[in-house]
Amino acid sequence: MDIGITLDSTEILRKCIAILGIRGSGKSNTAKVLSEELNKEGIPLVIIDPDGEYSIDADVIDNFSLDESIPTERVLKEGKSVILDMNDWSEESFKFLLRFLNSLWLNSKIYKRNFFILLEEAHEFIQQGERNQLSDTIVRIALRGRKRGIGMIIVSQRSAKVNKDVLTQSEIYFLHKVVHPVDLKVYKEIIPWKSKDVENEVKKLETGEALFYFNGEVKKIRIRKFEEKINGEGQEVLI
Ligand SMILES: Nc1ncnc2c1ncn2[C@@H]1O[C@H](COP(=O)(O)OP(=O)(O)OP(=O)(O)O)[C@@H](O)[C@H]1O
Repeated sequence: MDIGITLDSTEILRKCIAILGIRGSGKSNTAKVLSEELNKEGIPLVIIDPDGEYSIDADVIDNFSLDESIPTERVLKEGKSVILDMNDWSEESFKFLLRFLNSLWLNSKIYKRNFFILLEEAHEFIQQGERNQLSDTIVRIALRGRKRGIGMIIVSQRSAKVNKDVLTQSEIYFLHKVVHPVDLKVYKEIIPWKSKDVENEVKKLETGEALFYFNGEVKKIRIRKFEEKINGEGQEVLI
């Protein structure tokens, strides 16, 4: 797949991928390009989208009284991507998310289809030092999903606030620009470079650029720009 650099999708399946950076550094663009390419290769995604901003080809859930077995089957049986539009951050949307993730977890054992769960604003769901039923479920899937075909893509502007276990277990990182010392500290723990070099390189990153860390190698890359589709083209709302 081509995201600005060439990636072999078979190498990233079932892995945990972290996309980090400040507001406007290009994280969502990276996540969208990656999702679009995975989708094209027939690898479905479950996108948890707090801002309703993903315009990739997928079924959309915005009705939280929906039976969770419907989107579960769409993903695991039919290989279709699903976007959960958390737009209003309502209690119902969180309850639905928990039911849906549990259903995906249980059924992934049966279907064993490779798919990804993409978590935008991950620090809101799996905050370091805070636990609840939903965060426990997400952390379990991130840490133990591999055997069931599940990969996780976590996107966050608050690197230091994301659950450390998940972050350190990630195997692939897209590290966009950060400026705050606590976030830089996280980058320094991830990248096997001298602290000063990390700081200098990260400072220079422009929108859309990232340090890509995979298989022990760090590369500065530029991700291509995602072409937004107009008005829900290719999307169908699940009822
Ligand atoms: N690789 C890129 N090439 C060209 N433009 C880009 C690229 N990445 C991002 N941009 C542009 O920069 C702006 C910010 O990008 P994006 O929304 O992805 O940032 P972000 O880090 O996710 O910010 P936020 O946290 O506010 O969502 C957008 O207008 C986007 O189109």
